Amino acid sequence: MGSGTGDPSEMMHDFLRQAGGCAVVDGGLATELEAKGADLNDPLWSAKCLVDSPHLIRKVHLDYLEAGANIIISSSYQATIQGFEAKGFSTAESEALLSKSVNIACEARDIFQKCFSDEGAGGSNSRKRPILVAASIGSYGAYLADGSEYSGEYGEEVTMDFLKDFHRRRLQVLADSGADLIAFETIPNKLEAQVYSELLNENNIEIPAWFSFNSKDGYNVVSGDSLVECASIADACKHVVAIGINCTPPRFIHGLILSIRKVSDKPIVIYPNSGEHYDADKKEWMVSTGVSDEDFVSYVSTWHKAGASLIGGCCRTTPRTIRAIAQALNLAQQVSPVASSLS
Ligand SMILES: C[S+](C)CC[C@H](N)C(=O)O
Ligand SMILES: N[C@@H](CCS)C(=O)O
Ligand SMILES: [Zn+2]
Repeated sequence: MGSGTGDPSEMMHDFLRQAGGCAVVDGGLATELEAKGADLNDPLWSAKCLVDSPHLIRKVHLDYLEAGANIIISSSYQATIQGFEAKGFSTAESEALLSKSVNIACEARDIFQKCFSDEGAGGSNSRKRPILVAASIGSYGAYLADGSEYSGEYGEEVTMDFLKDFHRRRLQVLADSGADLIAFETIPNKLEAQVYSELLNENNIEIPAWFSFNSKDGYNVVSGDSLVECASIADACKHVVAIGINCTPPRFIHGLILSIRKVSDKPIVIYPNSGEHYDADKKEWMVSTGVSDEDFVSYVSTWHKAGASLIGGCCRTTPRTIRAIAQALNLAQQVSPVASSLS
């Protein structure tokens, strides 16, 4: 799917139409890399695998495609030029590692389309399943590697200009990498949403983007800033083709979708985590504090009816979760062929 110079929102509407009204986003990447044996206890977190085990990243993308995903998100969530330079890479090498994250995802899509496109959870639909590669941009808090993307508290010295300088070149490299869209993920505060919006405008980024926030109370984003205000910033940015929530417990999602709908008609993207608790000090998930795959999937039709048209999972969700979501959406689409959020 090319970027083109047309109206960015057209691209997303066309894609959703081709997908049958609703699309499946992939599941947790970092946590699935860990499940496959990767040690992510490192400031680069999942981006460490770009350096030492790219084959694992490709395998996780392929597993999500086989499970029925229409959108796979690259391994650049915690890949930053600053983070790579701190490990001794040159600027050019760091930029190449960013592009590599998108190349691996594109490669996985090519392999899948050549070898497996008749299979997968989508049944006969999977033969013509449209697949997008989204280049992930995690927040400044993700780069800090201390769980700050779950607090959004950066301190007063972290100003708008500071954050713009932090993200500018990374955004440009990922926008030029061959990805279909940019996924700004786990956005913890209003300031960073404003920064992304201004960077998209100032740098005339040609591929579309989505803004996805996270919440720990079901009303506000994690910093305490109003979700409605954050979603309004995304709504006002012409480059943004979908607005949503990720890495947030499933029980909060329904109310958050309704809040976004109050201020935007753009497609809504939802990819909650498993609901388990993350201990940022120990860098560990508290297992068994979340919901089962079955419970997660029981929410899917409610989210779809409330207006979400892109649905997947974030941390600690797995290909099993995504397969079940694909099946649930397939059923929902048989009942209602055109998603209610497509206007
Ligand atoms: C979404 S949280 C689990 C991300 C983890 C964090 N950025 C880290 O580096 O450990
Ligand atoms: N796309 C990232 C988001 C982390 S919150 C991942 O799945 O690892
Ligand atoms: Zn997550």
